Amino acid sequence: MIKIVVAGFKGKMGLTATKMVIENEKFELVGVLDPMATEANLNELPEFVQLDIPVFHQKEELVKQVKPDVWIDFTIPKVAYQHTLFAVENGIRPVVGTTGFTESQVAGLITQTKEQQLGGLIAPNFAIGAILMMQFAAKAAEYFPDVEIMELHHDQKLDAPSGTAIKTAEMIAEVRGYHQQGNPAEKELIKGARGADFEGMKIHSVRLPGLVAHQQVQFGSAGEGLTIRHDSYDRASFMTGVALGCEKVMELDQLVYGLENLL
Ligand SMILES: NC(=O)c1ccc[n+]([C@@H]2O[C@H](COP(=O)([O-])OP(=O)(O)OC[C@H]3O[C@@H](n4cnc5c(N)ncnc54)[C@H](O)[C@@H]3O)[C@@H](O)[C@H]2O)c1
Ligand SMILES: O=C(O)C1=N[C@H](C(=O)O)CCC1
Repeated sequence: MIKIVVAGFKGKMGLTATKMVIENEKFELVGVLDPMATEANLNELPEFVQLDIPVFHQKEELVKQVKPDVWIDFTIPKVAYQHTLFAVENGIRPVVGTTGFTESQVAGLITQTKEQQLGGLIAPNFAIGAILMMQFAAKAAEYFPDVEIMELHHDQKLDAPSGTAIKTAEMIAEVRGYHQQGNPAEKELIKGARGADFEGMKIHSVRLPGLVAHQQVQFGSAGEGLTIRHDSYDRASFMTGVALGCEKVMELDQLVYGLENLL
């Protein structure tokens, strides 16, 4: 059995991941972490009365009391890097869905895990359909260099653009490099009207109640257009990927960035 802790278990994704770990016979939930939690044990919550799982409020307290193999992280961008580093330093394989990592943070964690020969995963999106959307978009960019990315999320999201949009833009940029788009003389009459810029491609972030996680990658060329879209209507869409990540990191000897590396 793979021993797992879930950081951010009181959040939308953390709670979904906690239930997935409990229900998966290959996994054993050995603890959960959230400084906002008022409980000392998961069984204080009505849906988990039959369980006996300690709730930790500090990560230092967690590693003193339990020895997990895997650290699932769905917290907030401000703490995710510190958490991942902490997990690695304590020999715990991170499976991180929290977004907001910088390129240099990811690079540093890859170097460190290589030195320790410790598996790990940072995946901006765990939905299999989202991975395909990003891969199809990278393929399309070979023929359609003009592209704009529209990501749409629920209105509680802290970071913009989304981790998925940044990863998509990175994958497209790998194929086509920098490419100036639109009219070089265009002027924004309202600041931000053209969105964020990544290597010449624009990224637009929509935040509305009712949404979960959605992204449209729209290509245009002479007389034709191509739109690739993915929709997560429910957070269950991410759980196949999280479970796969928890199993695969046990075999890896370094951290990888993106679930596509494990498919
Ligand atoms: N990779 C994916 O597939 C995927 C999918 C959905 C969301 N996300 C990302 O996951 C993150 C969480 O999303 P959410 O919708 O669940 O957010 P949320 O706000 O519902 O939950 C975040 C939780 O983190 C907790 N938290 C804050 N500081 C903490 C700390 N120091 N230690 C432990 N827990 C702490 C909060 O109390 C809260 O319960 C975001 O960065 C989001 O972008 C990724
Ligand atoms: O709900 C969120 O927040 C999500 N964030 C990820 C991102 O930033 O790409 C992906 C899915 C949902």
